[in-house]
Amino acid sequence: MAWAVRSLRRLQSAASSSQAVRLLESRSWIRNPRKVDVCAGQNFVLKQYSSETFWEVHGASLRTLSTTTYTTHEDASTTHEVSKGGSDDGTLTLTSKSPPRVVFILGGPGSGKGTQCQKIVDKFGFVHLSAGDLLRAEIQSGSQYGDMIKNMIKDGKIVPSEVTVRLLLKAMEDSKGEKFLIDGFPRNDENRAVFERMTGIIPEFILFFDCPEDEMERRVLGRNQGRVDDNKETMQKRLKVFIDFSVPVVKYYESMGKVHKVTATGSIDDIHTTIEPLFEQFSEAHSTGESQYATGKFDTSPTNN
Ligand SMILES: Nc1ncnc2c1ncn2[C@@H]1O[C@H](COP(=O)(O)OP(=O)(O)O)[C@@H](O)[C@H]1O
Ligand SMILES: O=c1ccn([C@@H]2O[C@H](COP(=O)(O)OP(=O)(O)O)[C@@H](O)[C@H]2O)c(=O)[nH]1
Repeated sequence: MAWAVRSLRRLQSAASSSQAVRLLESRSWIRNPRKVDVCAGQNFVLKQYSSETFWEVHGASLRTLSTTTYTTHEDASTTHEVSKGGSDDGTLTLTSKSPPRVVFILGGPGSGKGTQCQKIVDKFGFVHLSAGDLLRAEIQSGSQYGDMIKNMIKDGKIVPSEVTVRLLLKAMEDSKGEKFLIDGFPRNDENRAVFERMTGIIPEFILFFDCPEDEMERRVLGRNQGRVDDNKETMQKRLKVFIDFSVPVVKYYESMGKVHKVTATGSIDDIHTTIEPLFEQFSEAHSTGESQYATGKFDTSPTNN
């Protein structure tokens, strides 16, 4: 934790001298709140390198003076200028929520991802987020992206990453959950990279449902949920997209030793029995506070503005 102490000292000296601090790499989660004493009327600049981080700024009488967004390097960054109002000195506390834990559920169309997620949710209290369901809800909401998403789903194509990741992040925030099953995402390498860049989250592990194509097709064509993509023609396209783009994502995580491959052809209950121990282990590790999280760098330094 040496870096944290160093950062805090810098934050304090910045607060007392140049009246401003800059937060770097703030897309990473911070585990512990930082506190810094402030003098009345002091201004702070809190710089966020992603619009999707979960910063919270607390402090007696803190007022947001302005929020501006601009681009530095490839990242959108947001500056919040806050000032402590009133005449009393006080404490500025920077906190972030504790990082959520994420398990990606991957597998071809009809491999049983949603079915198994439901059983895990019932038993282990995860929040289940199906990327496909979120996209379908976005179409229903009358969003500006509705037609584009609908056409892409009908054609079995992968919706642009920014759209899907924003929906996932919003759902994560809205749910207030702490552990998530993200089902049917990431579907290609860009999905994976954008999610990591926007959240700083590395998944705990990946559950991959391995299912023969003819079985997946049989299940999808028998699913009967009125989906525009559950037909023979779109299914062929989805299978090709799965092999060309999604399987490489599984391989990527395999190279990191994060994939648990499950044969998806048994009965629903048998498959659940196979995967249950993974979530039992996860729950035990979680209760003792262990995590495979990669938290990124967090630093603070004085700024002249
Ligand atoms: N192990 C299984 N054996 C037979 N049918 C299954 C099995 N798992 C799921 N199904 C059925 O197959 C269809 C597709 O399952 P679903 O969970 O929606 O797949 P995915 O989310 O991977 O697209 C559903 O109708 C579901 O009831
Ligand atoms: O991250 C995602 C998830 C889904 N989709 C689109 O939504 C469709 C349906 O996905 P879903 O996961 O609901 O279906 P499944 O593959 O489980 O049958 C996909 O074919 C894609 O067109 C997407 O573009 N990005």
